[in-house]
Amino acid sequence: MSEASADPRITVVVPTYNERENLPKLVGMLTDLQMKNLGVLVVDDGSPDGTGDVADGLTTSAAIPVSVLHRTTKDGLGRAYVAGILRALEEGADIVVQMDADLSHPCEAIPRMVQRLEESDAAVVLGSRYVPGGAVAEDWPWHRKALSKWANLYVNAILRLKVKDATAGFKAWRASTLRTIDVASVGSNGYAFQVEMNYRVIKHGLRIAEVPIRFEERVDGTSKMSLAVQLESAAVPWKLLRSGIGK
Ligand SMILES: Nc1nc2c(ncn2[C@@H]2O[C@H](COP(=O)(O)OP(=O)(O)O[C@H]3O[C@H](CO)[C@@H](O)[C@H](O)[C@@H]3O)[C@@H](O)[C@H]2O)c(=O)[nH]1
Repeated sequence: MSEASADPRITVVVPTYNERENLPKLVGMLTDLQMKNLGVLVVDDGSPDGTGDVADGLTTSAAIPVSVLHRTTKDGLGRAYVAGILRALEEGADIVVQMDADLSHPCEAIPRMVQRLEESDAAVVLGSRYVPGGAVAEDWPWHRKALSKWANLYVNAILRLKVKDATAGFKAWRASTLRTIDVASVGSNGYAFQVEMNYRVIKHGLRIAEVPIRFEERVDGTSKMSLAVQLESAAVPWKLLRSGIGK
């Protein structure tokens, strides 16, 4: 089935590490969308809190198709996404949505994101906090707000992506885009993964669109943001400039 078809096959790829409270709620919200041909692929890195078992339970209890890719150790958000996206492509997805499990990303934006993908020439659609109409929850910690703003300025200054939310983790992809940018060879692991994916799109002469979303602070569980992740994010834009991607 091609992505131009009436009912594209949509796979929502959700990386999880210690998200046992959040995952069932997320799957419930995705179910409530009542979108045709929408399924969920959970990529769990052996979460010590048993998220993998919760995900397995959802494969039989949920009202929408749920499958699980179990990996043995915590290997970073980027590695989890690459593995999940490749699996989704192998299984015939026309559109791949990537989103966090922690309910930060509003499920109700997915129909708008998919519609934009279908009705425009955009190669990928970002759920964006920084376009008009977008927002960040008031209770998102001030240091995260500052870091996010700074990261956007930094990344755009170096890579000239010309997107308002360069580190966004909520995206709807055409399967064809993911093949064109060769997702299997994406090396960045932490949040820099988001930046490298955007950079590949731009360097292949493709277009990124943004639709406004409100980003919520998670209620359960904790962020996996670490100093190592931040250092990688600082280094990656310079590495990408030297990489020759898209040439
Ligand atoms: N499988 C797996 N999942 C992981 C790992 N690290 C994080 N995750 C999962 O990836 C999602 C995002 O991780 P968080 O740690 O909650 O991210 P965040 O700090 O809220 O950051 C979010 O916003 C950033 C921009 O502000 C984004 O850049 C980032 O990708 C993410 O969307 C969650 O579902 C989390 O369980 C890992 O090593 N392995």
